Amino acid sequence: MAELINRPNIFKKLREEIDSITGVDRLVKESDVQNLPYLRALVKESLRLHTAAPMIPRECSQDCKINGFNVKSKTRVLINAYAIMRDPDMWEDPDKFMPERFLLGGDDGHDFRFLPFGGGRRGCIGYTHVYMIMHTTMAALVQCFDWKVKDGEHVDISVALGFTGAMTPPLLCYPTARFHPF
Ligand code: HEM
Repeated sequence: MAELINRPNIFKKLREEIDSITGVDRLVKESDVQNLPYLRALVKESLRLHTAAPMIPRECSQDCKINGFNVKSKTRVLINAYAIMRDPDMWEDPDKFMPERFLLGGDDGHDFRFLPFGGGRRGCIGYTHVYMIMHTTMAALVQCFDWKVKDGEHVDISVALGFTGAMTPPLLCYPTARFHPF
């Protein structure tokens, strides 16, 4: 929501996509999501830049070599998913919020550069549920309300210290109803 409040053009584009599918007299629903590619791309871009789990822990099951370093069996390692998802060698304009980058498909996690849910055998088992909730919630918030922040037009999106990737100042924003589906 913070990215959308800061970027009225992207907000408008998403709302236009939703309106084009739902029309003006019904609430967006889960079965619409398959016809909302920009919404799906936007949710992925949010998860890339604002991952809830920036560090993923692992324990080496055997001696191995990582980037030339010898790592002993049973060593605990932290995978910096935050850094991988902002790595300029892997992403064009990595710090830019650009949902379009996901419109071409791919990035289903198998290439290990898009890691909001980790990956491999211990990857998050809840991710399809998360996508379902995020798609429908985000779509409804954009379809039904205009959003404003209290002081000025811009939200500070800097990440706080800690293991959850939360925003430094929590987001405080105000909705104005634009559409009453009930
Ligand atoms: C935005 C929400 C969520 C995020 C960002 C998230 C992220 C993650 C991450 C990064 C991991 C570690 C993956 C790895 O080690 O490679 C994980 C593991 C896990 N997640 Fe989620 N998760 C979310 C929601 C959920 C939900 C809703 C469920 C259950 C319904 C769930 C169930 C699990 C379980 C069981 C594991 C451990 C898997 C294992 O160790 O084999 N998660 N999640």
